[in-house]
Amino acid sequence: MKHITCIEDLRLLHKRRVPKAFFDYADRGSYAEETLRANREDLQKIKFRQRILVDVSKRDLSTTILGEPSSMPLILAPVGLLGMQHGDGEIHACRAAQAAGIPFTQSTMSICSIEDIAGSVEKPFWFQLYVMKDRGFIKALVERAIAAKCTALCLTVDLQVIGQRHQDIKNGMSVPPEWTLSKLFDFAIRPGWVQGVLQGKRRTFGNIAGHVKNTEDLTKLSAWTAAQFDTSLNWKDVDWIRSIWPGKLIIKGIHDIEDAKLAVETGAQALVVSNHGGRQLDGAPSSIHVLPGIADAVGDKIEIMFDGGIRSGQDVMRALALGAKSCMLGRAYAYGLGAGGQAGVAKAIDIIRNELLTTMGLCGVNTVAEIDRKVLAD
Ligand SMILES: Cc1cc2nc3c(=O)[nH]c(=O)nc-3n(C[C@H](O)[C@H](O)[C@H](O)COP(=O)(O)O)c2cc1C
Ligand SMILES: CCCCC(=O)C(=O)O
Repeated sequence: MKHITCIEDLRLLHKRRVPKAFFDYADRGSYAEETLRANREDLQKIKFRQRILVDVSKRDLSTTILGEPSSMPLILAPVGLLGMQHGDGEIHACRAAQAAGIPFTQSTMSICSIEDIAGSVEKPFWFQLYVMKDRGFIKALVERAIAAKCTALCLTVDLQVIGQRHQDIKNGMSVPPEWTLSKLFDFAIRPGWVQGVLQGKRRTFGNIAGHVKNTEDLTKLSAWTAAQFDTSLNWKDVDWIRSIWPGKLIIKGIHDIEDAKLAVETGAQALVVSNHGGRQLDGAPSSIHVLPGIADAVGDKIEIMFDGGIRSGQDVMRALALGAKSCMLGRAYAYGLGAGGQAGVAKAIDIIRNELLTTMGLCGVNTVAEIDRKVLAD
């Protein structure tokens, strides 16, 4: 990892090491990928004010996230199928986050189960929930998160209808996977990846498999899961989740000021300004475009988290300047995981940490609390 200097290096290594279908699943977005591109392009348009001769010898990244101390304003976002980027990927990512002193969020769509992770890491983690049609299953899943001592529930609300990812269809990305000669070849030339995944605890959705009868039957599991996304989901369901989850609640997938105000009314502790990394509503504005309006409207009533296109410490600084209290990393750490397991995720976090520290120094800022619109050029 010595010559890896930026997240793009990890991305290229991930692309080399992991079969194309899984790399593309992580890397690509929905439809024409306009929102995926806008997330990156709009961040890059934001320029900093260079300030000089300020004593920046005592820069400090520490902050609080949901009232708990965190070494920096970063969170690992829920990312599905991490265990297909690297064997036991969820455990590797969670360990890297905990070693760095930041929260890890486990996706409902994980390969390792909640219990697999809880039994393999030192500290509590967060759990992300998709509310599926089978409410009995969801209640049981929430109870499992409580039993595993998860410290926050991240309720994702922007996937009741699934945005089509063209590349996943072209790659036959389904459970069970579509087997073609080229796919077999693609796997065969990556024996390290194959061995890692085969040695992992599981090879399908760990949180769901136990619930579906005939768990060995991937076709049934896949059909059940696909049919379970609930288009009828609405704010009453959030109230129901509030009633069965006693801990801290984060609503993820807010992109509109009116929705942000409704999220405040649920009593949730935080919201994530997010368009699901350009994987859902293509044609939506970038997350960074909508962040200032949402932060101005509700930033004093609820903790604002941000994601979408963060690939550097500079990007974190931009989001904090426009009103986020912390940022979730999605692809940035998934690339690290594909590139090199726990060490790769640690590298991704470290790259972003160092970039943020340097950017703060060159903008004449010493603490995270000082970062506001004043660090941006007009
Ligand atoms: C491969 C992949 C899988 C994802 N799976 C989930 C998921 O299971 N649950 C969820 O709430 N968000 C999921 N997301 C969205 C991320 O949590 C996050 O919102 C997004 O990745 C942020 O954009 P970025 O990747 O540009 O940082 C996923 C994102 C990616 C890239
Ligand atoms: C059906 C998709 C579940 C995982 C996810 O949220 C994503 O791939 O973006």
